[in-house]
Amino acid sequence: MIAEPDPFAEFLRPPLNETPSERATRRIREAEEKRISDAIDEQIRQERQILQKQKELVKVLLLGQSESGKSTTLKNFRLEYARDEWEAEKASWRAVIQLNLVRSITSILDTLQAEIDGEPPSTILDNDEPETPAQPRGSVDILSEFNDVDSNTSAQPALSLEEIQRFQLFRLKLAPLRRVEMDLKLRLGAATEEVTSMDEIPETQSDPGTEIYSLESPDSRHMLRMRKNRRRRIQGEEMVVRGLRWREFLTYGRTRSISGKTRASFEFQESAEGGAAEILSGCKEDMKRLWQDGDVRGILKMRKMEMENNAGFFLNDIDRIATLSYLPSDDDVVRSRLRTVGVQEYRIFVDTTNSNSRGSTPRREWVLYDVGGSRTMRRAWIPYFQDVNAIIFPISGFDEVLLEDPSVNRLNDSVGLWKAIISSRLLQHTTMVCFLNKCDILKRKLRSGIQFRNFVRDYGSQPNDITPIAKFIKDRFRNIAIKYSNQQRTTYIYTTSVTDTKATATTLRSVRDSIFRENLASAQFV
Ligand SMILES: Nc1nc2c(ncn2[C@@H]2O[C@H](COP(=O)(O)OP(=O)(O)OP(=O)(O)O)[C@@H](O)[C@H]2O)c(=O)[nH]1
Ligand SMILES: [Mg+2]
Repeated sequence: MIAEPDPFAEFLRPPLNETPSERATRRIREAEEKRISDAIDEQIRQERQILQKQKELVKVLLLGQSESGKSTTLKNFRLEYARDEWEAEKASWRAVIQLNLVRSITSILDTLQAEIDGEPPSTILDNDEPETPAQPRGSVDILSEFNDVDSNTSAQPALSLEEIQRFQLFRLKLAPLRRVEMDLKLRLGAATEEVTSMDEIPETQSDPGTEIYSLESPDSRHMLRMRKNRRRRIQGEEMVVRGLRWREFLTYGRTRSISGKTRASFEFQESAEGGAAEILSGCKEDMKRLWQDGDVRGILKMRKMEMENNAGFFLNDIDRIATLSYLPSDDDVVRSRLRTVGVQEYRIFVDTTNSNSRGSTPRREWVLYDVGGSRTMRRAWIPYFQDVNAIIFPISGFDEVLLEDPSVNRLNDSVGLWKAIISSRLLQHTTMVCFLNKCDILKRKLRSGIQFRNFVRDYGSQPNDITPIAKFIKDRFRNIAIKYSNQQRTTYIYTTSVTDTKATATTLRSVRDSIFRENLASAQFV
């Protein structure tokens, strides 16, 4: 039986009287049409793939005030989930650690000079002073819980002639470290300078919490302006980062792919780093003598210079660091301090579950944004709120003030920020994780006799121990989350010391599981 011709095929059939030249033209036209059609198909396929990938990408923002531990948390993530990159970059942290050590030494020398000159200690926090009822300027004491500290001065015993001579000799012998400090700062750029109250650009009279809150206006023109400004601002900040060449330097350390003038400049700076190592090794014994000197310790104590609690504390590691062959350990990199300027993006691949016995686990790409936490940088955060799956928010320092505004207690500032972030409509579906961080320092301070109740009015007569204090702070942050969330959500709050990488690895696994659980359950991931 002869099959009926398909009407559609009939319709497409070339005319029977087609000439050879018409056939040739038709075939060229058909080939071109097919090429265009294939290109469109490929474009659609690629767009689908990108969309799929974006859906699968887990976006995590690290937010919080400066020095709360955001970058240190990020380092823990990279240590766990981007080991190769971490190893490749590790040696590049040597300059940062050298600078951290040198700065501790020069700040001790400056303190000694202040003592010799008879300058009164600038701020002394009295452990047992009654609380001050005054509301600190510019703070966000939404629940009126956290007080600022009182300050006063105490009489200083006069230095003996022998002490003055000994301290002057330290200054003389360790003078070459000033040059090292200058060279390393030049090399690493703006991130090596902490923002102080002198650098703060007054933006608004509002507090940091309402600043973020008000930027989240429902006015779409405002949002559009924000997005436009975002590009400008971020580009500007990236230029700062590029200006300081920190991340480029890490890349250079890894790939050596930078060419021309920049390469020459890095090579010059690498030799400067070698110079720093030589000077440090030459000053090693004097640095150790200075740090071990009982009178020096006495003056530091009297002036409440708690070196051990400071960021980038390496004074107990002089023997190891002040050598020509020094290479940083994982622990050194985690403990080092380099301020984040602008917003930095890192990509890692995270196992969706703990490794099984065969070691093969499916992985998901995460993008982590690490932001600068000082007050002038907080406006740059908002554009990153869009589509973010989780926020990790470290807090620290109940008895300390902001470097950029010494009238604001750090815990008070964190409360304001937390409230603003929790209330954000853009973040209403975001998984919230809060780290009560630097618990090691908190424990040390409580052991040294600092009274929590002197800083936190509501704490009353409860014991001055880590367990009830941690519970108290966690409850406060959890209650704020319940009170200010736009819809019901679970908030994850952990006590952490993120410089302890082993304990933090366990916490991060739990955080990972919560983020996967919450976001896999949401429509976005199914
Ligand atoms: N002892 C102790 N030190 C910590 C802890 N977490 C962070 N640090 C140290 O505190 C310093 C500041 O931490 P960062 O992670 O740089 O702070 P940040 O939040 O990124 O600060 P910005 O970049 O200025 O916003 C670093 O030297 C860290 O090593 C902790 O749990 N315990
Ligand atoms: Mg940082």
